[in-house]
Amino acid sequence: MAKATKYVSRVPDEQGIIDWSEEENKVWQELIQRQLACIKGTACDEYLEGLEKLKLPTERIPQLDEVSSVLKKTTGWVCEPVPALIGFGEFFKLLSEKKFPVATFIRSREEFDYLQEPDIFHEIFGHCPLLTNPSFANYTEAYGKMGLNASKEQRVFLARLYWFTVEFGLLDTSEGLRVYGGGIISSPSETKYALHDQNVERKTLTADNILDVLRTPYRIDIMQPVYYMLSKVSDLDEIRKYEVEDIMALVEQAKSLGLFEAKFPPKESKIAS
Ligand SMILES: C[C@H](O)[C@H](O)[C@H]1CNc2nc(N)[nH]c(=O)c2N1
Ligand SMILES: N[C@@H](Cc1ccccc1)C(=O)O
Ligand SMILES: [Fe+2]
Repeated sequence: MAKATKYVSRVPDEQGIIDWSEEENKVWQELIQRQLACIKGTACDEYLEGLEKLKLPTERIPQLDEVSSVLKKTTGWVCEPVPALIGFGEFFKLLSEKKFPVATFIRSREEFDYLQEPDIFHEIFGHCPLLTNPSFANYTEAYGKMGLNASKEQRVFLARLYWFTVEFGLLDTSEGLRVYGGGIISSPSETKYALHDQNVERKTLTADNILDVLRTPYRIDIMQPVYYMLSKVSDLDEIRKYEVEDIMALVEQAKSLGLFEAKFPPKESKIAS
């Protein structure tokens, strides 16, 4: 079931169609035009290749089936409409079945540059291009299977692995820093910040330091103070090759070693202090 969200998600009709309003289509149009203008030299080549294949409409929100038909043909994935952020159980199950959760609402103008929860622009523009890439798609599916039988506590650790790759991953390429994390690509402000901010910590991720990722705390409601960098998207193959029990052994190790110190202020409590 969906977590509390202030957005009202749209329910697809029996043909899977969502009748978006003119204003919602306009927000998509402005978001995609803004991001298309700044992804050259920021999004990685693997993302740009996937974006090409998707041929996303620029003047309206695409219907999920339009995106699913391209994903189905390339890596066998489909988009699965969900109301908003979903629980871990449903999340891992969907990924393990090559169904990508797509929240069926779009951000308001007030949150145009950055919003604290995944909307349809984030899911489709941010993630779907790379779901046409076999390494990224296989890694995401294996990730889903990894979490299927994990305990709630283990899933909190696994969430960090997803967070610092699929959501907020960077590439340290020979042409310079590039983005592959969907959470960066869908946010006009975080795209700039992740690549150019001087105070951001950018750490190298290899198959040998997954333990570090599992110990790195994060908040979902702020731009990230720490990012992890691969050198290319197919580096994900090295991480995918881990057996579930090996990843779980790393989770246990991370648990006993404890988390790294957080690089962000504690979330101010909702109750006035
Ligand atoms: C690990 C991941 O970031 C997080 O736990 C899950 C939870 N639920 C989600 N729900 C939706 N709709 N989309 C997501 O990306 C996620 N991410
Ligand atoms: N911050 C992202 C959306 C997002 C929220 C939370 C998790 C992942 C992505 C954006 O503005 O596009
Ligand atoms: Fe996401």
